[in-house]
Amino acid sequence: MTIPASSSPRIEVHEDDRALATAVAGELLSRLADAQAAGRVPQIALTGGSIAEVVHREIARLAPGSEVDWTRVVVWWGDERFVEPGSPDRNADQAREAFLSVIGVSDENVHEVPTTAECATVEEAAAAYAEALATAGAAELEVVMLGLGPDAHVASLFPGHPALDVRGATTVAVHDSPKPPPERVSLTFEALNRNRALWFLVSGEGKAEAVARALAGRTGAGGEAADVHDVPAVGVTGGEETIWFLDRASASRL
Ligand SMILES: O=C1O[C@H](COP(=O)(O)O)[C@@H](O)[C@H](O)[C@H]1O
Repeated sequence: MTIPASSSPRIEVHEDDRALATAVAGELLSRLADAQAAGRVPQIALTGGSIAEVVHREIARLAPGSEVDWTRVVVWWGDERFVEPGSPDRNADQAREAFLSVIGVSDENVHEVPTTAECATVEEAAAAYAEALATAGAAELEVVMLGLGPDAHVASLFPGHPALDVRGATTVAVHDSPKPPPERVSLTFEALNRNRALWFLVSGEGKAEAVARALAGRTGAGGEAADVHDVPAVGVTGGEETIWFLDRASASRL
C-alpha cells in the first residue's frame, strides 16, 4: 500500500518487516544497476539496528539475480559503535555476515569505522573515517539507508545531543549515547544529506510514534513542525528522493 504524501517523501507501507526488506532489496539492486549503467560507481551507506538484519539478508538473497557489478559498489556506514573488533555491537560485522561476505564484496570497497583496536579514542576514529571519506571522494552517496530509533534518532544522532549541531564536518565522535554502547561515530547531517536517495527503513510498533512525529515534521500533514533537536529524523532528506519503507506496525499512527 502506498499512502500519498502531501509533499516529497514517498511512504510505502508493507505487511511486515520481511515484505519491507524485499521491497528495499529490490529497490536497492535496481538503483545500483541503473547508477552503474549511467557510468557511476555507486557509494552507499548502510544502517545498523534491528531492521538491518532482515534487510541485509534479503539483499544477499536477491543479489544473484540482479545486474549489479559488486566490484563497482563502495560501502560505508551511516554510524558505527566504537567497540572492540568482533563485538556483537559492531554494525559492520552484522552487515559482513549477512550480506557483504555472502555476495563477496571485496574489502577494498568496504569502509569500516575503526575499532578500539585501531584507534585510541572515538575522536581519532571519527577523524580517520572523515579522512577515508575524503580520500575516496565520497562527495555524494547514491543511497543512504537509515533506521529510526523509538526516540526518532537516525544514525547515531540522538535527541538533545551536541552531535546534532556539528557543522563543517562529515563525521562526529559521539559520547554518552543514550542507547548502549555509549561511544559511537556518526556521519553528520551534512554528510548524510549529500545523497541522491535517502531511505528510512522502519518496522515495529515501538517505532510508530517516532515515525508519526518525523513525518508530521516533514510533511506538515499533522502536528507541529518538529525540531531537529527533538526529532533528529527531520534533519535528513533525499537529494532526488526520500522514501519511508514502513511495515504496518510502524505506520500504525499515521
Ligand atoms: O544504534 C543504532 O540504532 C538505530 C536504530 O536501531 P534499532 O535497533 O532501534 O532499529 C540504527 O539506525 C543505528 O544504525 C544503530 O547504530
